[in-house]
Amino acid sequence: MNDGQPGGTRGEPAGATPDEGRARSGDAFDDALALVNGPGQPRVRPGAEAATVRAPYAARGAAAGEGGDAPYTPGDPYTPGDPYTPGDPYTPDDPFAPGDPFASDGPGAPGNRSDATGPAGADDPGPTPAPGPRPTPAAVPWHLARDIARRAVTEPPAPLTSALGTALGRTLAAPLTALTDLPSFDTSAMDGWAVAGPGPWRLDHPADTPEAGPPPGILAGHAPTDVLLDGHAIAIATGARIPSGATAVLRSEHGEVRAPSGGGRRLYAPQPVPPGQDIRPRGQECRRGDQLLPAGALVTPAVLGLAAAAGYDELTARPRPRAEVFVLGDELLDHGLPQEGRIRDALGPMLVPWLHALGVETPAARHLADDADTLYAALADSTADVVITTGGTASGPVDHVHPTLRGLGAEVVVDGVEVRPGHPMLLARLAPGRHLVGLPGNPLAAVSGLCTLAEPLLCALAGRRPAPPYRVPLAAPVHGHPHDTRLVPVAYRDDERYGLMAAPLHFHGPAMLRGIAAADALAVVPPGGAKRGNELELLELPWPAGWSAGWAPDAPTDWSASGEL
Ligand SMILES: Nc1nc2c(c(=O)[nH]1)N[C@H]1C(S)=C(S)[C@@H](COP(=O)(O)OP(=O)(O)OC[C@H]3O[C@@H](n4cnc5c(N)ncnc54)[C@H](O)[C@@H]3O)O[C@H]1N2
Ligand code: MOO
Repeated sequence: MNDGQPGGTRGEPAGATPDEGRARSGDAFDDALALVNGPGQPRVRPGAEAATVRAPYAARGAAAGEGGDAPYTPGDPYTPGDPYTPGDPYTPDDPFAPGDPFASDGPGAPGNRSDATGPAGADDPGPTPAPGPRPTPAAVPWHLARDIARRAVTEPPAPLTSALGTALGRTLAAPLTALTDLPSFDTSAMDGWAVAGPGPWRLDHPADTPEAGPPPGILAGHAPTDVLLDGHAIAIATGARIPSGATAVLRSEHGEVRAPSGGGRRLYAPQPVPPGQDIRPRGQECRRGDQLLPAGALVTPAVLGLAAAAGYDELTARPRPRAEVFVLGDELLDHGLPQEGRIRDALGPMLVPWLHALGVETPAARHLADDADTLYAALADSTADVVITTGGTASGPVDHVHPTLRGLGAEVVVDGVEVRPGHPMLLARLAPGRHLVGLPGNPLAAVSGLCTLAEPLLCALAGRRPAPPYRVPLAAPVHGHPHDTRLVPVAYRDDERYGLMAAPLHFHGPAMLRGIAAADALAVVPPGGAKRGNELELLELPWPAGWSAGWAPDAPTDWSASGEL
C-alpha cells in the first residue's frame, strides 16, 4: 500500500527528479527539506511575532477557507512548479486521497479498531464494551483526547525546595516575587563620571587617593559615602552605585578633562547633560514584592538568572515528571541492519530524548519481550508517574497491552482517538497519580500518541500551563480523513508574499519518520482536509525548549535486564 510516499518514482522526493531532489544547497536544513520534499526553501524560525495568528488570506474573507481555489491568483508564486502546489505529486498520493490504496487503512477498512469503537453511525449498534472488570470508552475526538489527558492529573506532585541550579526544568509552584528592588540602588549605566548639576565640573578625587594620575573613582561593588557637591564630578564605572548628590552620568567618550593652570582638574561636556542621564534608578525593573513570573512558569536558564538577581538562593518548584519507556516487540533489533523480518527499534532512541526535551526525567528505554507476564511484571513494578509503552495496542496475537491493563485493574480513560496516524493510542490510570500511555507501534503513530496524550498529561503533571494554540497558514493543501483529525509533519517556510507558512512534508505514512525528522511541527488537519492558506493549529516540536533546558539523552537502550530480551 501507499504509505504516504510521494508519487512518481516510489521513494523519490515529490516534484523533483531524483537528482533534483538530492541537490545540496550547502545548508543542512535545506538539504534535509530537499531530501524530503524536493528542492528546499529557506528555513524560517518563527520569531516572537510569529506566535500570533498570521492571516495572509484573511482579507480575502471566507474564500480563504472555503472557496475552492479562490485564494490562488494567476501569477501566484506557488503555482508553477512549486513542490507544494495542488498539482504536485504530494496531492494525489496523499493517503486520504479518494481512491488511494492507502484508504484500506482508513475508517472503512475491515478490521479497523476505530470502526469497532468509534462514534455510532445511523445503522451502527454502537460500541461493544470490551470484556473485563471495567468498561472501555469509545474512541474520542482528538481535541477531547488532549483535554482528557490534561485533566487526568488531579494534583501534580508536591513542590520541592532546592538550590537554584537544581530547579532548572521544574515549574514554579508559586509566583516568583522580587525579594529586592531591582536595581537595588541607583546605578551608573556607563563608564564615565557622576556629575552634580550643570558643568563644567571640578573633578573630585576620593579621599586618600593621589591628586596626580587619573582619579580611580567609584567602582562596581563600592558603596560611596561622600556626597557629591553641586558642580563636582567623580569618575564612576558601569554598575557602580551613584553617590548621593549626583544628578547624571557623563559617558567617558563624551567628556573632556582639562588641567587649568590654577591646579586641579575640570571636566567639560560639549552638550548639556540632562538630569538622570545614564542613571538606572533604584526599582527601575521591579520593586520588592512585585510579581516577576506567575506560578506554572517553566524554570529556564533565564528564570534562574532573574531569580538570582532578585535575591533567591533556592526555588520552590514542581519536580519534573518521571516517565519510563517500555518498548514492546520481539521483532526489534538494537543495532545493525534489518534482517530476516526483524527491524531496528526506532522508538527507544527517539522517545527517551523526546521526553527529555519535554522536561521529563526518563531513564534508558527498556525493551520487553512480547510476553504478557513480562509486561504485567514491568507495569506492576514501575514507580514512574507515567509509563509509556510502544506497540501492542492493537488486537494482534501478541498485543498484550489491553489484556494486561485489565489484569492490573487499571482504568482505561482513553481507548482510541479519532486521529490519523495513531488511532489505537490509549491512556489508562494505573493507580492514583500514576498513568500509562500506550503508543501504537508504527513510529509516526507513536509520535502522534506522544503529542496527543503524553505531552498534555506530562505538562499537567509538571504543573505547567498549556501553550496557547499556535496557528499558521498552510503552504499547500492537505487531504483530510473523512472523520478523523490528521497530524501531518510540516516545515516552516518564509513566503515573500504571505510571510510564515507551514509546508506539508512527504513521507508521513504511519510507519515513516522521514517527514517528521525534517519537520518543525505537526499540523492539525481537521476532518475533510485543509486548503492552501487555511490556518491550522500547529504542535511545535519541542527541540529548542528541550535543548536549552540542558538535558542530554541518557545511556542507550538497556537490552540486558533480567526478564527481557
Ligand atoms: N486488526 C487491526 N489491526 C491493526 C489495527 C486495527 O485497527 N485493527 N490498527 C493498525 C494501526 S493503525 C496501528 S498504528 C497498529 C498498532 O499496532 P500496535 O500498537 O499493536 O503495534 P505493533 O503491532 O506492535 O507494531 C505495529 C508496527 O510497528 C512496528 N513497530 C513496533 N514497534 C516498533 C519500534 N520500536 N520501532 C520501529 N517499528 C516498530 C512493528 O514492527 C509493526 O510494523 O496496528 C495496526 N493493526
Ligand atoms: O494509522 Mo495507525 O493509526 O498507523 O497509527
